[in-house]
Amino acid sequence: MKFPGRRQHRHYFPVDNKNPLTNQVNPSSNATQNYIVGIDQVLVDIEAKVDQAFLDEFDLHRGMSQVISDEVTQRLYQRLKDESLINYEFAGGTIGNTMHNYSVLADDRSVLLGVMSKDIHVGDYAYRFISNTSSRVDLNYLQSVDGPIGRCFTLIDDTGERTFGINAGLINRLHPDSIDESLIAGASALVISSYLMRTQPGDTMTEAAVKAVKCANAAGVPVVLTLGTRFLIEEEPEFWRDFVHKYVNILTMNEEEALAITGIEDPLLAANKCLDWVDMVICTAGKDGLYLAGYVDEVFKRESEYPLLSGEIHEFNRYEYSRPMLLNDCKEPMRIYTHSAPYMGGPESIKNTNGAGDAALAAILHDLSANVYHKNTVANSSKHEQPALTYSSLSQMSKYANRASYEVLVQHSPRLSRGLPEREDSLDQAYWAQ
Ligand SMILES: Nc1ncnc2c1ncn2[C@@H]1O[C@H](COP(=O)(O)OP(=O)(O)OP(=O)(O)O)[C@@H](O)[C@H]1O
Ligand SMILES: Nc1nc2c(ncn2[C@@H]2O[C@H](CO)[C@@H](O)[C@H]2O)c(=O)[nH]1
Repeated sequence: MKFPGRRQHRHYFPVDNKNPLTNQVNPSSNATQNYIVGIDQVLVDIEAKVDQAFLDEFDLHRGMSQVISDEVTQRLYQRLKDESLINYEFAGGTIGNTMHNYSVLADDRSVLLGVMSKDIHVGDYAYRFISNTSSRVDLNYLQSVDGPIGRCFTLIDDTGERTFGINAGLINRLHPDSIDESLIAGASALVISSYLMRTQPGDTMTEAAVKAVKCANAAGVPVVLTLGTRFLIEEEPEFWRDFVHKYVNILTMNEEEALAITGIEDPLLAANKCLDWVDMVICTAGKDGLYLAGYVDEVFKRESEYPLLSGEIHEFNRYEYSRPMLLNDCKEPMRIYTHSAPYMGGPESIKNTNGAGDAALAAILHDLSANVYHKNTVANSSKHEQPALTYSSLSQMSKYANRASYEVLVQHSPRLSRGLPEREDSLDQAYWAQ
């Protein structure tokens, strides 16, 4: 995928060319670096293949992310060890994965906020988290705590469904004082998940997250919320609808979470409903690919050259070539939608779907930050006559997001180990041109 930012060797425009008079790289290019910030519960994933009887034995509900006690954790871990069921132990956390994947795709800085153990020993979980995270993810703002980070037992059954058991450690002790307001205010986006609201008495994570969100809202920094797991939303759909309406600009979810928050089964209609509350919606739908929905001002709409599709909304992709905007920036807002099937129809064999949604979000964040980068660097470009949220059209982004998800499906870990291949940098490649 090819657009401005650090990732490209060849740019659309020569922002890093030397000034012929001074023989120096344009100094403003250093001053305009941008970053995104994510808040997460710092977790290491412990992945194992198990069957339903195993889940029943530990009273784990299939497909759910649930918090487990220290006692259950100990028994569970011992069983996995005794039977050599563990495939890998690797850094995880839904936003941790997203920040890592963003930094890999964009080859650029993201900042992760959360906690980290004060004492770290080679080989322990804290060590593993740090060593499995891209060096482009800035961990300097993590708050140190006197105790362990969390563990996420990622239990995969024969159908590929994953069930999470969370041993929380001190992951929810991020304190509001550890939220640096100027860091948030200077970001291109703030990314959070609904998991941050699943806390115990004495935890401060929710307060810290809400402080960051309010700060981002006040500074005009887009707030991106990923819904995490449907069960959390089903418990309090009204609370989540209010929260999303009040604070969130970009909502990310899969079709199950979309059903939980809207009560609507069809992902396109559910995404449309969410536009009543937010500016842009990303709804992944497993083997059915991905839907994006947003707003554009009538004067900036662009008609698709692809065949028009009709689902529950007639010819819904008609304006999918438009770049999405904040509703408030539209004089005459109109709703735009797109759908993309999985890249290459999906891989022949899926190793693991864990984190496929996180990767899709990382790709869209890359596009969003590329827009900020371009605006900072070439402010008077005609491209920015439209105050758009992203660099690319809805249609283009959905393809990029699916492409990034594909990469996660063909590997075990939810974290990308490298950027997408150079040869795909051309937008003329068959897939992108379809
Ligand atoms: N069975 C599949 N076949 C082909 N592509 C798939 C399949 N499952 C997922 N994908 C791809 O991955 C993307 C995201 O998948 P999915 O909807 O499962 O995300 P998710 O449930 O949010 O995942 P997670 O919460 O683990 O990050 C889809 O948009 C699609 O491109
Ligand atoms: N932050 C956070 N991440 C989770 C939770 N449950 C599962 N995940 C992560 O979700 C990722 C896949 O989307 C995995 O890598 C898990 O680590 C949770 O309760 N909180």
